Amino acid sequence: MAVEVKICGIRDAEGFDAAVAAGADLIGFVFFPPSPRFVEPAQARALSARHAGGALRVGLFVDPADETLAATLAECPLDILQLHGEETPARLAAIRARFGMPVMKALGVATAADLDAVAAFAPVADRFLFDAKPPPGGPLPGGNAQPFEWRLLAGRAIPRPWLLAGGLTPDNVAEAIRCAGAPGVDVSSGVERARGVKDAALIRAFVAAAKGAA
Ligand SMILES: O=C(O)c1ccccc1N[C@@H]1O[C@H](COP(=O)(O)O)[C@@H](O)[C@H]1O
Repeated sequence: MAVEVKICGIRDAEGFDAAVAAGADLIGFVFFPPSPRFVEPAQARALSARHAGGALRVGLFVDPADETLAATLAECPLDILQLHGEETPARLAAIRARFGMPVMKALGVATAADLDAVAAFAPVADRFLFDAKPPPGGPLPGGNAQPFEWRLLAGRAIPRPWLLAGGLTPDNVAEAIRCAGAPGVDVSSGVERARGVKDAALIRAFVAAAKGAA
């Protein structure tokens, strides 16, 4: 089956059009104000309208309040909520119940023990995303261009669709997919020419490398 590809942190038409044209399956909008990739919900809605149905729209949040989710969704329709903070399984269950939407839980991975959390989240998560743990004291809980040991995921039975993330680039994504046995990948920094600025050529190269990985 073809590898799913998510391009995260899209903020402008160049990046959005390049991701859709390249065949990205999911487009990520970062609704976390401290991120250099933060996008206003109205701008995300305007971008999505460029290619209706072209890719699934993922909204990235970090420990969001219900009011933030409600206000964002009122402004910008989304297909999946990505939760990239310290949300608990109970919080995921509450968000799913209130908003009736699929939820993708991001888990930080440094050692095999970090994957134990999958069991607790599986009943309430529709998807998983595995990212490197953020550097201590860093400003962002993700999007840090930081890889982790991909082989920790090799041969693991993850009971939901999942994406591998963290420091992926057009040059390493095929190897990462093979090492982890990943059914999907997610990238932000690796397709940027400057922090927060997506590069169409890098997006095309990343999607081609990921889709071509065997
Ligand atoms: O991208 C961000 O700014 C971000 C902010 C807060 C939480 C998560 C964020 N990004 C996610 O992290 C992965 C990995 O990023 P990278 O490729 O290593 O830069 C990214 O794909 C987003 O899902």
